[in-house]
Amino acid sequence: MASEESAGKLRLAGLTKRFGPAGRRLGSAGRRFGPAGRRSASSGEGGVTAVDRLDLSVPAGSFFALLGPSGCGKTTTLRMVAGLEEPTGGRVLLGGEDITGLRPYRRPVNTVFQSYALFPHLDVFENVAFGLRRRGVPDVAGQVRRMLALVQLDGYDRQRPARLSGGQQQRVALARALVNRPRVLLLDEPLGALDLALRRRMQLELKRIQTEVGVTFVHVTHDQEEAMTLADTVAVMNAGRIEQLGPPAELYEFPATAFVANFLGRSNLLAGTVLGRGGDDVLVEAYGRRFSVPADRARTLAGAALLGVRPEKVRLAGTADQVPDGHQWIDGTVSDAAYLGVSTQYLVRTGRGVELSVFVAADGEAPRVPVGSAVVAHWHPRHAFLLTHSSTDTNADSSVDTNADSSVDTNADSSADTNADADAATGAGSVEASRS
Ligand SMILES: Nc1ncnc2c1ncn2[C@@H]1O[C@H](COP(=O)(O)OP(=O)(O)OP(=O)(O)O)[C@@H](O)[C@H]1O
Repeated sequence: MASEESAGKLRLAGLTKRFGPAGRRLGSAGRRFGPAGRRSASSGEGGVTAVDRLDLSVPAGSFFALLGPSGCGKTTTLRMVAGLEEPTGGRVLLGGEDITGLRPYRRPVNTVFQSYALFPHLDVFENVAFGLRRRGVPDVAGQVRRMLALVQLDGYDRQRPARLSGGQQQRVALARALVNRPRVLLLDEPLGALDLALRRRMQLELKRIQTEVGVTFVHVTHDQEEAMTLADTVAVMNAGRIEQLGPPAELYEFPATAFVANFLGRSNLLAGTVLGRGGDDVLVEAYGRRFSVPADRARTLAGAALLGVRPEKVRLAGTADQVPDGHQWIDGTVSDAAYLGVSTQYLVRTGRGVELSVFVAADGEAPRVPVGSAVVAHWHPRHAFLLTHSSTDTNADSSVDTNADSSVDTNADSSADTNADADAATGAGSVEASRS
């Protein structure tokens, strides 16, 4: 039996989901948990591997975010934890107990969906009370009121969901899920339907609520800012696998792959070749120039590599002799300048065919650099990082924003899953331009 502290520890061990051609489900025991396939898989006659041998541990009481682009397998992972999707392989363990074979309503897990999945004919109070009443729990009124206070909806008890705003409906969905005291709360793009301002407000609310209740939260999103705002630990998923997992700052400062470097913010990635060690540094040749990276910021010590530097860590100077000691540089011409209020974003095309992104913070000091100006882009080596250059990296030599707001599936089938078992319901661094 798990102790109180570890009861909410979630572990996924080799969790795998393959969908057969045309949405046919490939369950290990041929059983179907969820509704029929809703999307068409695209990869080959063997169908699609939506989740590929996922191994991860979520500490009890932590806020964990699964972050990745549309179609990378986030929702499928969540659905396997909830019991709404049967894994093709691997196990789900909660507090050390194997729950892989348990029906959804037997799992101490609740889910909050983007679509809220509230009962339209019940008022706020009854929506929250639903799971408690089904289980014959005493003091329903007291528990519901405490939950409504937690989500700051006191006084809304007798309102119908249709009369509430999106943010308020999502608070009801949260209260309805949390009132069941789940050991893990799964959140599938819960803020996806809200406008940006409300979404940012609700992110802070979610964080406060999680801290107050201390329940393990597993939050699925494709919004990097949301994941970084909320989570203690972020797992970046790509094509069914975890690319990197760790605290948000660690992922941002020292990404493990080109995908992470460009999914979490943007990075300039210069393709080069490692020359070897030079003291505490690793030396790299790229575009006929030599660069160095501190060895503890290098993920490879030989072969083809990508030298990375974030756009806000790059500064602009007019000439090479204005570059501070210890900085490394590459010269070029400003090919584009976009004024964004908090910063100006420049593109610098170098003579060697590389285009660098440079973000200059709008501190009122730095003069704007006109398009066409000759500049020297420079950075301190401690702000660079070095990655293995694999054949699948497509983002080298450019700063690509892969974080475009992709459209999110609104879980059309999720309310059915939920309501069938109502218990389941429920800095930029300062950068200066020294040339105008
Ligand atoms: N029922 C299904 N039948 C067949 N293929 C499916 C099914 N559900 C998901 N897939 C496929 O599995 C892959 C992962 O889908 P999943 O919904 O888990 O991704 P996601 O990261 O949550 O994406 P999104 O953010 O768009 O919801 C996709 O290629 C998808 O088309």
